[in-house]
Amino acid sequence: MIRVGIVGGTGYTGMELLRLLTAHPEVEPALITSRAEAGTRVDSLFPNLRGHCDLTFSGPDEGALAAMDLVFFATPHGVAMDMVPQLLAQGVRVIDLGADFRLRDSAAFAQWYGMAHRASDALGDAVYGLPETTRAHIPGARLVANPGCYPTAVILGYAPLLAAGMLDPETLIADCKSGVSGAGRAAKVNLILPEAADSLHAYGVSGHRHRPEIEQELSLLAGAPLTLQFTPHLMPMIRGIHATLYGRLRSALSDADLQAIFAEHYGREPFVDILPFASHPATRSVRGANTCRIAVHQPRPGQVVVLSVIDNLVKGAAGQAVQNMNLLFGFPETLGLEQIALMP
Ligand SMILES: NC(=O)C1=CN([C@@H]2O[C@H](COP(=O)(O)OP(=O)(O)OC[C@H]3O[C@@H](n4cnc5c(N)ncnc54)[C@H](OP(=O)(O)O)[C@@H]3O)[C@@H](O)[C@H]2O)C=CC1
Ligand SMILES: CC(=O)N[C@@H](CCC(=O)OP(=O)(O)O)C(=O)O
Repeated sequence: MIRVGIVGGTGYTGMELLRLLTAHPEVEPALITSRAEAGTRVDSLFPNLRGHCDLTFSGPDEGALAAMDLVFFATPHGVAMDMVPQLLAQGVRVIDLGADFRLRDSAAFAQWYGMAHRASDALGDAVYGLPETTRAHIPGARLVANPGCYPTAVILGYAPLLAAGMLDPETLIADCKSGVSGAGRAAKVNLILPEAADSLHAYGVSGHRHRPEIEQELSLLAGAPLTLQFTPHLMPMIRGIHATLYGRLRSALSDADLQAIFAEHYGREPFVDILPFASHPATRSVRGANTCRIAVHQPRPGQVVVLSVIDNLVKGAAGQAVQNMNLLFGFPETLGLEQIALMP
């Protein structure tokens, strides 16, 4: 049994993490923080946890966090970097669901996040925690950078063809849609019901902070630097990411061979489901599950379209963090993550 703490327990990813950890047989959620709700019982804010969780929110006290085996940060970027070096020095392992340790280059972090990196020495300790691409490095890590939600859907969709050297790296376009929970629980005018419920818009077309993260990881897979166009959209739904990924093949492949590349690449992966060729996965088929469902299309010879769907709060955040925790502590990778998606 390990004792874990969550910093940022009132946000959407923090509460999803607590829901998953409460049911995990090897974990005791021992500490959950909120500055605004310190002193409030967790189950009075989240009644779904009544009867399952006796915790009360407390302030993010570093001494109390240092007594944990593992601390998750489910906080906005810029928070974890001020506490992580101290925790690591005291032997606590850390999984950051935010973006502080995802970009390996502190100058790139400063450029995309608009703040200097205040713990750049710890960047060398960080392992990018997308198990399907970086699994070998995770068990020995002290600090795991949990990927962003869009990067999870995009990288998993492109990985098989890039790793096989089959895609022209200059032809990649990721057209993505996210539910509004992707923007967090804090009140924002553009997320209230009348603004978000009956509308659809793109954002960040000229540059979104997930683009350098995606490019960093895809370049590693391809073995050479690459760039892509990344266009996110806000969808009038609560959970889910749908990524439509375009690219051109370097050389001809039959539909069957294309499908076989995906099926073989992910054949043993418990959380990636390759659908029959030319399927159309829906976000609701993964809602509440730590699953990425992928379908491949070839509308014209050489033109590939990959469809990749995840739940942004599960495989895109909290579920992936539990998967990383399982790898860090030597638990079976699927432990506590057996949930089947909720439909409708
Ligand atoms: N929503 C999503 O789909 C995804 C989010 N992420 C990332 O995960 C992180 C959390 O996201 P999300 O749950 O949506 O965010 P929310 O805005 O919903 O929640 C943020 C949480 O952090 C706490 N917090 C804020 N500032 C501080 C601070 N300075 N010190 C300590 N705690 C603080 C808040 O509580 P309080 O202010 O009371 O302390 C709150 O509990 C972000 O970095 C986000 O980008 C990653 C993947 C997907
Ligand atoms: C719908 C929406 O607003 N989504 C967020 C991404 C959420 C996320 O994963 O952001 P982090 O990189 O900070 O973890 C956005 O586009 O900024």
